[in-house]
Amino acid sequence: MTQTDDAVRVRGLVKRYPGKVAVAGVDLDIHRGEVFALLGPNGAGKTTTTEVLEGYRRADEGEISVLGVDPGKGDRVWRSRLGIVAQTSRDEAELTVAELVSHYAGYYPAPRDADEVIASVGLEEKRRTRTRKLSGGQRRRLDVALGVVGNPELLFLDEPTTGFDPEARRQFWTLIENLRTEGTTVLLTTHYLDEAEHLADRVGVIADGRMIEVGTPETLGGRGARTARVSWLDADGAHEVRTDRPTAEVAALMARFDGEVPELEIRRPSLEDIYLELIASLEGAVR
Ligand SMILES: Nc1ncnc2c1ncn2[C@@H]1O[C@H](COP(=O)(O)OP(=O)(O)OP(=O)(O)O)[C@@H](O)[C@H]1O
Repeated sequence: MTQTDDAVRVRGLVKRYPGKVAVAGVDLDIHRGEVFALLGPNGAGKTTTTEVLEGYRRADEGEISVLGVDPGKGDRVWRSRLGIVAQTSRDEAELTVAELVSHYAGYYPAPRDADEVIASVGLEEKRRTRTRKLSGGQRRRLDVALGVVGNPELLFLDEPTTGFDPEARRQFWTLIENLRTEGTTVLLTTHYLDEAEHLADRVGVIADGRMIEVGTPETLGGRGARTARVSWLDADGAHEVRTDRPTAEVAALMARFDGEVPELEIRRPSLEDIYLELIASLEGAVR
């Protein structure tokens, strides 16, 4: 395989389960230092792809390099360079949060400070709590702490914020932004489009085991070129126009209303709008 600077390089990944092709020839490059979000409907093949990259499942076909190594042949040193937050939690119910994070730190050659990691996921007050007594969202925060305590070069996050309250999600975003600033590469799967939009340098949409499109959150599905919608209210009711020149439209409205325009809004399609359109167009094509 050719050497690349990319943290992940995948060509033609195929993974079959009995009676099911879960991943049907995926190509994927993740550059060093970027946050890449994998999006797609339930059952699209995101977790399977991630698990192959982690060395947890074997590919049936394809060329795969993760930090320069074929995951099927990764050794302990290679694994210590990865951080993994899987979809399901591990179960060490009798240890406290602090004990478990310190215990995990011990597996890695250059771990982060356990207390700092606990603080970064907002679990300081639960340091002495046994993990079986944590709420679902707190347990998920602990999973994230266990994934980052080893100071990984490449971090896999499979639906990391499921069950988080809004404040915890923001705190998690800050944690990921800080990791990114430090140069950590991140592969994130999520169903929260706002999360992908906020965190990801690039997103990939996977459906039915195939990579449908890869782009930045700003340009996916031609998003950058989409027209804006300007809406307002007057005595006749609500109005909306689609335009490529929303500033001119607003200027005209200001002149017409002689100042403040009632209920003025300018909207462009969100990443979620674009994503749903992409998925719907695929479903239309299958029918
Ligand atoms: N161990 C398994 N044995 C058989 N089929 C499996 C297994 N794991 C996953 N599959 C099937 O492979 C397909 C891809 O599953 P995968 O978990 O990779 O999807 P996903 O995109 O991560 O979905 P979700 O968003 O629901 O987590 C699905 O159709 C699923 O039913």
